[in-house]
Amino acid sequence: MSDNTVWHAHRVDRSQREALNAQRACLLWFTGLSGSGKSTIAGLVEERLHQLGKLTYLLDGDNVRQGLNGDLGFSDADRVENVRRIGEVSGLFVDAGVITLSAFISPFRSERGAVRQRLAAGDFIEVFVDAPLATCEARDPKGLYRRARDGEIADFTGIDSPYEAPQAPEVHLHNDGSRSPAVMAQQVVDYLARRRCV
Ligand SMILES: Nc1ncnc2c1ncn2[C@@H]1O[C@H](COP(=O)(O)OS(=O)(=O)O)[C@@H](OP(=O)(O)O)[C@H]1O
Ligand SMILES: Nc1ncnc2c1ncn2[C@@H]1O[C@H](COP(=O)(O)OP(=O)(O)O)[C@@H](O)[C@H]1O
Repeated sequence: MSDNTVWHAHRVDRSQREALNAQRACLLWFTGLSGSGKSTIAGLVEERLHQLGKLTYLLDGDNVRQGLNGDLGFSDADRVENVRRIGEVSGLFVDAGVITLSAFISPFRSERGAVRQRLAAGDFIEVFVDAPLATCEARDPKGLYRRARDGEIADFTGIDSPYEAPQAPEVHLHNDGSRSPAVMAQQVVDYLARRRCV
C-alpha cells in the first residue's frame, strides 16, 4: 500500500454490477505445470459460461506476460511478483462483477494462498490441473520442455524450478489424457452450479 492514501468508496458497488448482469462473480484460479491443460480447459469453461449468458474474462500466463507483466522473467522472485499482480487484477475483475478465470502455473502455495486471502471468503476457487510431468513433457506443444532439457531455458517449472501442488483445491482435475478437456471443463461448470454461481 502506498503512503498517505485513503480508500474511496464509489457510488456503484459490486453487488449492483452483479445484479445488472444477473450473476455472482468469482475467481476460478487454474494452476498446474506448463502443458498440463490450464489454457485449454479454462477456455472451454469460459466458452460454456458465455453460452449460458455469463460475463467472463480469461487471464492467461503467456498473454499477460506479453503486456502487463512483460518486464518479468521466471526467477522465483519474478514469479512471486507475477502472481501478486495477477491476483490484484483478478480481484479488480471480480469487483467488476465478472466471472474471472486466471490460468497461470503459479507454482508457489504461499502466493496462491495470498490471492485467496485477498478475496472475500468463497470467491477464490482453486482448480488444480493435475497432469504428470511425463505427460506434459510428451505433449510439449511449444517445444519448451525439450529446450529446457537441452539447457537452452533455465528455471523451467518441473525441471529446475519447483511446483508446489495444491493440498486442498476446490476442484482437482486429473488431466493425464484419459479423459477429454471437455469432460473436465464440465466438472468445473458442475462445481459452479453446485455453488449456485451459474
Ligand atoms: N522457465 C519457464 N518456466 C515455465 N514456463 C515458462 C518458462 N519460460 C517460458 N514459459 C512460458 O511461460 C508460461 C508460464 O507463465 P506463467 O505466468 O503462468 O508462470 S508463473 O505463474 O509465473 O510461474 C508457460 O505457459 P504454459 O505452458 O501455458 O503454462 C510457458 O509457455
Ligand atoms: N485431456 C487432454 N487430452 C489430450 N490433449 C490434451 C488434454 N489436455 C490438454 N491437452 C493438450 O495439451 C497441450 C497443452 O495444453 P495447454 O492447455 O496449452 O496447457 P497449459 O496452458 O497448462 O500450458 C495442448 O496441445 C492441449 O491440446
